[in-house]
Amino acid sequence: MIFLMDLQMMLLDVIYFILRNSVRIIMRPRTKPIDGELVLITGAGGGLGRLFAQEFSKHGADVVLWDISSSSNEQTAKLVREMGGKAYTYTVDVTNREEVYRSADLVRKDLGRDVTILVNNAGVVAGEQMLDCPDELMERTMKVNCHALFWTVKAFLPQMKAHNHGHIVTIASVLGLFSTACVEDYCASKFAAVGFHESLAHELLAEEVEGVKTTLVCPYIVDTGMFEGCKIRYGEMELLLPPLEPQYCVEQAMNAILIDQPLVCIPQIHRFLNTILLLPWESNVVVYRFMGSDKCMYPFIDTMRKQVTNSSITAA
Ligand SMILES: NC(=O)C1=CN([C@@H]2O[C@H](COP(=O)(O)OP(=O)(O)OC[C@H]3O[C@@H](n4cnc5c(N)ncnc54)[C@H](OP(=O)(O)O)[C@@H]3O)[C@@H](O)[C@H]2O)C=CC1
Ligand SMILES: CC1=C(/C=C/C(C)=C/C=C/C(C)=C/C=O)C(C)(C)CCC1
Repeated sequence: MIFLMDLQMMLLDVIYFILRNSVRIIMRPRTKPIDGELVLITGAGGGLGRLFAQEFSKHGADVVLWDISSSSNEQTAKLVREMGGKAYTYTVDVTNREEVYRSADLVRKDLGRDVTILVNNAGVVAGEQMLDCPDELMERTMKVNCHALFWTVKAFLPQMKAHNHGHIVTIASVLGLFSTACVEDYCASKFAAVGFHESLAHELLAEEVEGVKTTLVCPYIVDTGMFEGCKIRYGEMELLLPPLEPQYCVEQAMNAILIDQPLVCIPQIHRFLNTILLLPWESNVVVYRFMGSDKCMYPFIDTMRKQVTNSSITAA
C-alpha cells in the first residue's frame, strides 16, 4: 500500500516538474540576487572565463580569478576593475591539488570570507589524433577537465555546506553528453565531468543540503578559438547549428545559474539531439554521416597541426 502511494506521489511529482519546466521556457522565473557573493572562476584568462568574470561582476558579485597564465588573468581583472568591479587574481595550476588547497586557504586568508559560487571553467583539449598524441597531453586533458573538479570542490564545498549557502557550476560540454571522432581525450574528460557533477548534485539532494545549488553547463561549439576549424555539414546543417558567440553562451549560462537551473544545454536543442543515442548504434552512425558530425573534428585537427608546425618553425 505504502509502495503504491509512493509510486503515485512520484508520478505526480514527475508530471509536475515536466509541466513546470515547460512553462519556464516561456515564463522565466525570477533570478536570484548575487550582489555581495564571492565567485571563483577557474580558467579566468580564457574566452569564456573572462566573460563569466565580467557578467558576475555586472550582477554585483566580487570575483576571484584563477588561471595558469598570470598575464591573461590580469587582463581579465583589469577589465572587471574598469567596469567598477572587484577582482582578485591568483596564478593557479588547477591540476596540482596541493596548489589548489594552498591557494584556497590563501583566498580565505586574503579576503577574510568564503567563496560562495565556484565556476569550474578551465578546460583544455589535446587537438591531435589519439595515436599521434603524446601520452602527457591526453593525461593533461583528464587532469584539467576532470581531476581539477575534485580538488576545487573539495577545497570550497565544506564552507558552502557549513553555511548551507553556495553554488557549484561545472562548464562541461555537449561532448560530455554525446561524442564524435578524434577527441577521445576531451570526450572522456567531459563525460567524466558530467558524471562527477551529477553525482555531486545527487549527493547534496540526498543529504538535503538545499542551500547549495548546482548547475551543469553543456555548450555546443563556441567561437573562442579552442576548437578552431571544427565544422559540421556545410550549408543547411551549419545554418541550423552555427558555432555560438561566446557572449551569447555566457549569457545563457548566467540565466541558468541565476535561476538555480540544474542543467543547461546551449542551445537547448542539444537536450533533444541527445536522444539520438537511443537509436541503434548503426542508425546513429548514419545520422552522424548525414550531419557531417562524424568528421567534424578533421579540420580542427588540421588547424592544430598547422599551429604546432608554425610554432616549431618560429622557435627554430
Ligand atoms: N570553446 C568551445 O567550443 C567550448 C568550450 N567548452 C568549455 O568551456 C570552458 C572554457 O573554454 P574556452 O574559454 O573556450 O577555452 P580557453 O582556452 O579560451 O580558456 C581556458 C582557460 O583555462 C586555462 N587553463 C588551462 N589549463 C589550466 C590549468 N591547469 N590551471 C588553470 N587554468 C588553466 C587556460 O589558460 P592557457 O590559455 O594559459 O592555457 C585558459 O585561460 C572549457 O572547460 C571548455 O572545455 C565547452 C563547450 C564548447
Ligand atoms: C556529434 C553530433 C553533432 C555535432 C556536434 C559537434 C560538432 C559538437 C562540437 C562540440 C564542441 C566543439 C564542444 C566543445 O566542448 C550534431 C550535429 C549536433 C548532431 C548530433 C551528433
